[in-house]
Amino acid sequence: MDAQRFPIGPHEALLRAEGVTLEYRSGAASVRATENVSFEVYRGDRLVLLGPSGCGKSTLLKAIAGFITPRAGSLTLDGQPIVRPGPDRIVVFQEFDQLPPWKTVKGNVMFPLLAGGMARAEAQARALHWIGKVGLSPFVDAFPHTLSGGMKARVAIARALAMQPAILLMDEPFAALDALTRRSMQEELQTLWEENRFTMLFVTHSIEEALVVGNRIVLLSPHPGRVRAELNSHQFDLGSAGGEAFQAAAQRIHRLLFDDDTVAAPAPAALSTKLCTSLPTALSIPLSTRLPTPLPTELSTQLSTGLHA
Ligand SMILES: Nc1ncnc2c1ncn2[C@@H]1O[C@H](COP(=O)(O)OP(=O)(O)OP(=O)(O)O)[C@@H](O)[C@H]1O
Repeated sequence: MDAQRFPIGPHEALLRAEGVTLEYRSGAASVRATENVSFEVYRGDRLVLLGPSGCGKSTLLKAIAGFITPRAGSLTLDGQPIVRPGPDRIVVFQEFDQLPPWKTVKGNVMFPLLAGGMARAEAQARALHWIGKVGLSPFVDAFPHTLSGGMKARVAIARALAMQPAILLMDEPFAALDALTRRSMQEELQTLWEENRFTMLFVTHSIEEALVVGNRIVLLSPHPGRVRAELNSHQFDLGSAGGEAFQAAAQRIHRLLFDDDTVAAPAPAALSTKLCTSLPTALSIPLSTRLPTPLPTELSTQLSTGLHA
């Protein structure tokens, strides 16, 4: 395998969540975090789980990472049930204090590689490669407390990508950063993905971030999280943020997430005409609708037209 680039395999789901219900139990009490959640992540995807606070996004990520067993349903990676944590699924959190403070940037990135049994010389070369990719070559010997929040985020991303996981799991990784740094991190992540085409599952409650970071978005309802819709968003990036189409898409997603009337009512006339006349019935946007993924180009174009409506 090419050590520096993530392979894009055949066009099949890498990660599959089917009817996943997740609960926390404490004695007789239980909290249902998600209910009957299904989605797929394809190789090279940038799938975003988007939903309000408490809808179970982080819990889903923990289950995919192998820390929580579903109460119902199944999670598979490459066709194999997920039963425990593994180096094929690496999580990047927003708390960058996850970087051991006594290790330098290089030490932090090398640490899991060495722990996994990689020879020191290879681990060092791999670490330096990814540290360079995130623009931190001048800081290889710096300690975390001397780095800004954005730089710590870059170290965490370098450390995760150096592991070459099958899927990178990102739990609101930029949420603690100021707006400008967050924007530049989104841009850098986009560039890294363009160069390396890794597979990513990204959790956020920011609609704008979801549109910028993802090529597809799974919308989750408020607690307990259920899939409300799946949207294709590959046409948006930071360049389109703030534009008319972007704003219209953001408003539409907001309505899909929060407006109960939208759930009950048919989609707006213009949208439903466009979608229902030109797309299969399953693509009309009244909720709980799941779009086939990834969308054929023809359909995604029409969906984006619908989103803009
Ligand atoms: N360790 C826990 N024990 C019991 N309940 C929990 C635990 N962790 C989370 N929950 C509950 O599970 C539900 C989903 O929480 P989760 O953190 O997954 O949501 P989230 O969508 O990631 O929220 P946020 O965007 O605020 O991080 C919430 O109702 C939360 O209170």
